Amino acid sequence: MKKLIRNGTIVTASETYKGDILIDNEKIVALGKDFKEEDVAEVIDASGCFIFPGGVDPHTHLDMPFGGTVTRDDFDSGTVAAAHGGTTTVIDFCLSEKGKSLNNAINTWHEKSQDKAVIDYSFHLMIGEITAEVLDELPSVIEEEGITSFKVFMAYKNVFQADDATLFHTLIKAKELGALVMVHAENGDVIDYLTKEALAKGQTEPIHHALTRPPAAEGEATGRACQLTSLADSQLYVVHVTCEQAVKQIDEARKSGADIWGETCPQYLVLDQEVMRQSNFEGAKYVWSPPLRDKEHQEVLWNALKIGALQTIGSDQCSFDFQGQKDLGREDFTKIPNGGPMIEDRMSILFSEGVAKGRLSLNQFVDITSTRAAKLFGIYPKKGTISVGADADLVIFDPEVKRTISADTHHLAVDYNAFEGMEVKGQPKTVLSRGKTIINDQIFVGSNGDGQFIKRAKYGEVLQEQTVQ
Ligand SMILES: NC(=O)NCCC(=O)O
Ligand SMILES: [Zn+2]
Ligand SMILES: [Zn+2]
Repeated sequence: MKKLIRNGTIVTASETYKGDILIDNEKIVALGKDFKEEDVAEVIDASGCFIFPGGVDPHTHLDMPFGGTVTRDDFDSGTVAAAHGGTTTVIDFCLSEKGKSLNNAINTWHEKSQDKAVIDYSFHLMIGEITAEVLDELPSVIEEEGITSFKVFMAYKNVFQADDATLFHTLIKAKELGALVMVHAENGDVIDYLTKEALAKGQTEPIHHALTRPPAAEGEATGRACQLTSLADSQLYVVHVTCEQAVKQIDEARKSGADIWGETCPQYLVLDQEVMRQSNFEGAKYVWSPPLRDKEHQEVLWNALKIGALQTIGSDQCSFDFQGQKDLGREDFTKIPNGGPMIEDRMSILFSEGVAKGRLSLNQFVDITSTRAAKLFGIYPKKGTISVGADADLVIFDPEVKRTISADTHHLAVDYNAFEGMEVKGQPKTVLSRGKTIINDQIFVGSNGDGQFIKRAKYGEVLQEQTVQ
């Protein structure tokens, strides 16, 4: 069945132009003008709107057990909310367990996602230890499962934290096999020390989560991960970068020729640590790791996106209800489940605060929210661009609509929104996933199970040309 999107302004990471998009079933089959309407079953009018490639969110935690509970949003509500926000692909973190096979973890994640996801998805695989069994399994993870990125945590001592030997060995194997290593870069041992010290002094409120995870602990771990990457002659992607200290380490390593990439998240661009001091335990809504920073780091992050020192924006979606889940840490901030709900507002915030306020160009917006992640994680040009042969994952975005973000109107299951009350300009109006309309005039019309698992290309098989200015 053919569809035609007419009268929109098509925006990719490299071009902005008026044009029409012809879709046949799941694919874009032509771009241009003057297509005959009688040949198509449906015409969508995009007058006054931008047409972006569907967003690629490279950092989500859906249906993830963590902190003694499980994230409130799963592959159903999480992907529905993502679609409303203009994201048509998510790459979720598949957690492995020490002593259990990697295959077991991957199967668990397939079970969580396959009948629920409304948009396409893939997984990164967590590596917590390197054993003979893990080494045995890694080639098939890449070749058969198409999972070509590994995640190593340098924090969460006694939970997910891996030691430097594990990180180094993972970097070496990744280079050999064609995978990209991702790190959560905070010094978990230092944080453990500072946390125990705070609790011993009776400092139990949410703000102490931030105060015991200082920027220097992120800067140190980021620098260490960069050095180990250079030593292994490997490739690295640093997730959720929050502060000047970490940006500096990534920037310097890149300038010295290292193959290193950095992601930040919307929350670090627009919220600061002060919100964690709110009374009545409200600060717990903002407990995630790394923590929110002082305001001055925000402009550093915006500038890093602008000049290409950071290249992507992930949501780090990892939601826990305020009532009943964040509550677990009322008496002790270390028991507050870490994470927040960001999947739906990732692109709106970047457009409104980035493009509409003149910090980023339209093409940079597309590169940062979609194209770059598609390239780094081996799904480009199927995803991440508007070109003939690409999947028809498209966002018809009205740049003039103004709305106020609220838990009353969001599409997540979680009971609060971290950006509550924030005014944003611009909103996805209609969203297509592989040619099928899943959001129609802001109404969800997709179906659970329509999202497909994507096997990804190896790292290095997709050309990584320079960032967009
Ligand atoms: N970010 C966070 O607090 N929760 C999700 C897990 C992680 O990314 O560290
Ligand atoms: Zn993390
Ligand atoms: Zn995360």
